[in-house]
Amino acid sequence: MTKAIQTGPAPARTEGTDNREGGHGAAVRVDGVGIRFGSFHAVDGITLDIAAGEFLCLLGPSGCGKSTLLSALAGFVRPSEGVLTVDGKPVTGPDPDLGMVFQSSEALFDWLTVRQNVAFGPRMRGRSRTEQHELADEYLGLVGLRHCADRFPGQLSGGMRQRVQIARVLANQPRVVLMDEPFGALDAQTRQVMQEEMARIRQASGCTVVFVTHDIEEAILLADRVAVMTAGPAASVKSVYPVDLPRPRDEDDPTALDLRRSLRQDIGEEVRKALRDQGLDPEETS
Ligand SMILES: Nc1ncnc2c1ncn2[C@@H]1O[C@H](COP(=O)(O)OP(=O)(O)OP(=O)(O)O)[C@@H](O)[C@H]1O
Repeated sequence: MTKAIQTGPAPARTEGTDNREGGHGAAVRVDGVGIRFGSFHAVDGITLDIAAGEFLCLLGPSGCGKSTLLSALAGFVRPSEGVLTVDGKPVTGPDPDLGMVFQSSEALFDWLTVRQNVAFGPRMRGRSRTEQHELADEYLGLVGLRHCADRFPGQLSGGMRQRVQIARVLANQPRVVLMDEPFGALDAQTRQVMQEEMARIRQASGCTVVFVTHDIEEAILLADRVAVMTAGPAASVKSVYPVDLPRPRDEDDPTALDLRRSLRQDIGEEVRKALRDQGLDPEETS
């Protein structure tokens, strides 16, 4: 079985696994982070080092605190304990260096064209009209949607809208992209295409990516490392697995099969624990 490694510094990236072209990402450190909502202790003692340009997937049972941790990284939620840093600088609130992609593409502005949506961040940051236009075209090109620049979001499919959302975040040229189940609402075929596209987009942008998913296959396809969280409350990081597979990834590679088994077992244990904590005996209910 694939062995989990500790949550400390990411291992040095070898030539075989580092496919970045951009080299634009920042290192992220999560150091002893705990988050409480009133008396409810959502996550506790989370420590993770994410290397510049790394793609880290967060997996865990439903409700364990994946989105909460991501929101803290984005500066939307302040940790009750511990500290989060990006290239050594504490995260104290939302920052253009930190881009967030949500599951729902409702985050787009329906009254603006696709190009205006993507140019929105550069416009807010005072970039000239020409720069706004160039950046929008560059990132729409990256997600394969330059031909849709003059349409409105309502005229696009769900997968296309999600690509626009990714382009809009990347047009801010963030150093860290935080993605909260970005393909969770898509149908299976579109989801597969988007996962393949994501691997390419990430390679071209060079950003550090922290990607929340429920989907073990998605994590194996995309991640450099996969962190598994325990069931909440007071969830922490249970284990971290390196994904030592060349890209593009082959889901039938024996290493992938082995990793899938280890992840299923780890997450299965946590889901059963969560069910027991809710008074549901998984042995009885199965
Ligand atoms: N603003 C809040 N106030 C109170 N409790 C909250 C708040 N946000 C999240 N929680 C609680 O914190 C826990 C973690 O929630 P979170 O959404 O982070 O889990 P998750 O792992 O992302 O879940 P899922 O996989 O189902 O999306 C849950 O018990 C949730 O009810």
